Amino acid sequence: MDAPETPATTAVRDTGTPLVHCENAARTYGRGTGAVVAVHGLNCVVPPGARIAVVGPSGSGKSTLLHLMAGLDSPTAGRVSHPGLGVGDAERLARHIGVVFQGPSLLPPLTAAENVALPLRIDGVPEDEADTRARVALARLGLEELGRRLPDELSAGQAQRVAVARVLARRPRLVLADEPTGQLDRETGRQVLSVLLGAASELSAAVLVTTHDPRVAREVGVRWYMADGRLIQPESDDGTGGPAGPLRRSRGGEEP
Ligand SMILES: Nc1ncnc2c1ncn2[C@@H]1O[C@H](COP(=O)(O)OP(=O)(O)OP(=O)(O)O)[C@@H](O)[C@H]1O
Repeated sequence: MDAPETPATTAVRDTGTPLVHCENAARTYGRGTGAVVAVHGLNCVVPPGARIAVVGPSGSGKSTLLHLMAGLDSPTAGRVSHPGLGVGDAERLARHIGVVFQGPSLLPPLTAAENVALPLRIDGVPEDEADTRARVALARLGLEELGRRLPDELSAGQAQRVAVARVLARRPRLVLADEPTGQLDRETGRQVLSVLLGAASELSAAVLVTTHDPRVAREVGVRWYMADGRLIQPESDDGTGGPAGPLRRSRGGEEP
């Protein structure tokens, strides 16, 4: 039996400690004959600085896994913990984990800069500092000229980059992106992914992206595969993977 963990009091000292640790984590929706097992007992870790693509067809459980990792949902069996973040409550967890969704979900009456600054203001960051951090985040995403525009004055790709800036302005240690390019054409999606990866790298933030697009997955880095709620990982020999699921796949293997 492992020693009990005390995430609420664990300082972020050991940079090798996983940001996310899934131990036999499962999620079943519904009950009885209508129950759907979206994710079967998964074991995996996300180390600091990792760049992981979770690839799989529609309905394979990618979003469910991402929501469990983000703390937006709870496993119905097993455990998901965040030992490397040193936090024990959802509010503080949200400051360390940024989530990018498929659509940008910007608030229509606020400018791009105000959208980016808003979560900082809610976090209690003083207005001047929040505005400066929003400007820096927008510049990091190549949007310095567009801060005063309203969301409906932005293209889909620009709006998604604002959504990425909004996440990165909080300086998360982990960015979880759920099909972040799913609503964009290929070239725009490639640009958004590229600036997301570049900006996260500048902040030394780990990135985990779900996608059904093998091209997006190759761009991200290490590939994990999901099928029918089960995770198929490469052998863990470089510190970017973790204990593998029931099936193993050699490194560098091509998509199924
Ligand atoms: N709220 C829910 N209630 C019932 N079943 C759900 C719910 N959310 C997801 N599911 C089911 O769980 C399974 C996994 O869904 P999930 O959205 O995690 O897959 P996905 O790989 O992200 O799919 P997509 O690529 O289409 O977003 C699917 O069978 C789905 O129908």
